[in-house]
Amino acid sequence: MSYAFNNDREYDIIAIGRACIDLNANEYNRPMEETMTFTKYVGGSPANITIGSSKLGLKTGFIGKIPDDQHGNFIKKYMSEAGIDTSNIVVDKEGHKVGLTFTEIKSPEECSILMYREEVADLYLHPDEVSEAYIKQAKVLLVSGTALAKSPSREAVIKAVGLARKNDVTVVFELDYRPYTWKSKEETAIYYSLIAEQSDIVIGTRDEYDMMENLENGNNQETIQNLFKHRPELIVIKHGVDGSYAYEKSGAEYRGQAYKSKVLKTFGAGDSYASAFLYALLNGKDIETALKFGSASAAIVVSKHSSSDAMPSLDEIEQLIAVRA
Ligand SMILES: Nc1ncnc2c1ncn2[C@@H]1O[C@H](COP(=O)(O)OP(=O)(O)OP(=O)(O)O)[C@@H](O)[C@H]1O
Ligand SMILES: O=C(O)C[C@@H](O)[C@H](O)C(=O)CO
Repeated sequence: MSYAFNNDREYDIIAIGRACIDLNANEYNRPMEETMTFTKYVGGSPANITIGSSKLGLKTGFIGKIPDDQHGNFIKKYMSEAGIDTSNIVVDKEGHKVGLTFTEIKSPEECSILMYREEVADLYLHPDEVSEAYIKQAKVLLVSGTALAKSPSREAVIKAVGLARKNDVTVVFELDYRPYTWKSKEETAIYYSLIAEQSDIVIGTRDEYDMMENLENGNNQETIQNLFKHRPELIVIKHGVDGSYAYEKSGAEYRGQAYKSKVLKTFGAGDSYASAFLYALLNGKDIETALKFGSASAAIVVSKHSSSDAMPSLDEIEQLIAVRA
């Protein structure tokens, strides 16, 4: 089955959350301590997803806060050149800095990220910087879980979700758990549940749903049983290389296989997956096809150096699906 959106809207997706900087190790198969050079990219999960969707041809916008410095200028320019509307990206005037993510590629299977997230501008987005006039122009409001980690960004997101609901904008919640800034697992579970229960579509890894449920080794059937008591109509649960599952409230279930790829690093998989999955849904494709789009896009990005610049074109995704069918 395909998913219905409010089609009389200017933007396909407006995302809210962080636009930051990734510094990706140039030297492969080395620990961070021995990594001497890095390449700079725009990063931050919701920014990456928006860049990916825009590259696939969706009309996108972004709500967020960037620092008033060269890094902020770089992010805004890159996103604008990627075709994203940046009119609702606010420039911080209180001296907050950009979020930095250093990546470590010890081996294709053993990658990690090191994030500097203290006093970052994105977490200082204020509720009064979130505009109803903007949100109501979207088919989809894409919410990143990390933006709930701290006030005032937390309240800005809660306001945005309320405005989306009021204006019949589909709310997509990407759990996007990062263990930085959150004070406790309890706190994460409270805010994740609050937003997940009000969202139409929820996307996350099995581990991220465990964070939401504040348990270990949770299972998909219990997760969907609980969430379907609330607003969600579609729940996507990702299991890394073991693929992903989509569940509809009607009871339908679908499995998406991961495509084998020449893996350079594993990060970026989730963001590329979300951008292509949403592209497919917004273009009226059925859920099985959307899962293939997500998996194909992820397989391409894990074979490349960045998480944003490496987002694939529609042709690349369709070719990979055709070859592996
Ligand atoms: N090594 C891999 N090779 C090919 N495809 C992969 C690989 N890892 C993940 N994928 C694809 O990407 C999807 C999302 O991966 P995963 O569950 O690791 O997301 P994530 O943890 O959100 O990613 P990220 O590391 O970017 O935060 C999977 O469902 C799968 O289709
Ligand atoms: O999400 C982040 O803030 C960092 C990303 O940009 C990074 O590339 C990554 O981890 C993607 O999964």
